[in-house]
Amino acid sequence: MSNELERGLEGVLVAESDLSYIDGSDGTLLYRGYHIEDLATRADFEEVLYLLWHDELPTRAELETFTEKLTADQHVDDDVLTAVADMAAADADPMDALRTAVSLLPTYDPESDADTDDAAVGRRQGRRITAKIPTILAAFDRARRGKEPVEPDDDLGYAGNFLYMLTGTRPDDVAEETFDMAMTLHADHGLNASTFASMVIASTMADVYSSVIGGIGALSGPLHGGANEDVMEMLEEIDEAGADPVEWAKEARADGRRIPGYGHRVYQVKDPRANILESRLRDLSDASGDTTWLDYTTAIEGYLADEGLVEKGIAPNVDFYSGSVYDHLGIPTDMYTPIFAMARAGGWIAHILEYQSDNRLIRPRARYTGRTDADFVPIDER
Ligand SMILES: CC(=O)SCCNC(=O)CCNC(=O)[C@H](O)C(C)(C)COP(=O)(O)OP(=O)(O)OC[C@H]1O[C@@H](n2cnc3c(N)ncnc32)[C@H](O)[C@@H]1OP(=O)(O)O
Ligand SMILES: O=C([O-])CC(=O)C(=O)O
Repeated sequence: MSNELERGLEGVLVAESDLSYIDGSDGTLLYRGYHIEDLATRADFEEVLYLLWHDELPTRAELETFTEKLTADQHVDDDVLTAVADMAAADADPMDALRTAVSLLPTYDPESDADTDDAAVGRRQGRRITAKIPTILAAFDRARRGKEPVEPDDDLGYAGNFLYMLTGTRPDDVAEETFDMAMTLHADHGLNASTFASMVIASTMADVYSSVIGGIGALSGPLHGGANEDVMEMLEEIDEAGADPVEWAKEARADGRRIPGYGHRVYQVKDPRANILESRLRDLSDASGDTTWLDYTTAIEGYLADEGLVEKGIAPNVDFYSGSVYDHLGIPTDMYTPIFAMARAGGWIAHILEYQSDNRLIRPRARYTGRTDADFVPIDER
């Protein structure tokens, strides 16, 4: 047994996985062997979900059956929607509301009593969760704007349906395709903190619901999925103050503050997903004539590169450009992390099922540094 302490489990191998391959030194990301650039631009998110949950990309017939089931599962029980509206009325944080709503789902799951080692049930429950998250999130955002939920439209795909349920209007092709691409880019990323959290829970043979709820909790933190909102808040702060983005970045560095959307445990170069999102942001900015966020982010990126941050392996991650893209689609800032969860649920579920297929309880240990000679003193004598 090794006595080496690896803080943050950096570099520690804890599992084998066929799901995503990352080369952090050259910025390569593959899902089951396919390049992220191909999947993002040439496959729909439903194909990517299928790829993650089965071993291969679907044929057209397989995709049709899969999509029909996913779409049918998008409907959410009225009791859950009522709870979602109550949370919106109480001004709940959207990630809290999502976590709580997913906790309610097993009550209405026809297979909630099934054995947790039945992989077919786990797969169906994973599909139900993934299908219902967009419906829950859209209903939550509408409720806080005093609007009724919009029923999912069976003719729209996963990404298009979310935008439709959020706004009540069918999205145009650019918005639908952009959001679909963003979903694919966020779907999986090896043993990131939220995926690992859900695997730890799954390793006790708890059900898929409990595992996904743990993933949502872990994703919410500012060091992980929460960073996309922090990036947008940074851009808004710069804009509202009429500040120069380079001066802002200079000051942040001088104060020793971390730049949100920068740095990554695995990548030492710019995240390949940030490159794809940057290029989409460029297209959206050109089309709308509003280049504000593009100008700010590229100015900050240029300054930090000149400062040698990238040479130190601290480069833009996926969160640096995603928020600006979502803002162009009219999505409120506090929904960015929840929609990350919506995409990442696909990856959590794939890892949960993969790990449980050859399960061993995850239980590391800590080096004990406490005292060993405490004399017990009765409470009234302390
Ligand atoms: C989807 C995702 O989860 S992607 C990550 C999203 N999170 C963020 O964007 C938040 C900002 N980034 C960070 O806090 C970190 O880069 C993390 C949490 C992502 C990775 O952290 P770790 O791998 O543990 O790196 P660690 O925190 O040890 O930092 C290593 C060094 O890089 C520096 N560093 C890391 N990130 C940043 C940053 N965003 N800005 C400035 N410096 C940074 C640290 O200060 C540290 O420097 P030091 O060695 O001189 O003290
Ligand atoms: O992999 C990580 O550590 C963070 C993550 O989830 C991602 O980059 O998508």
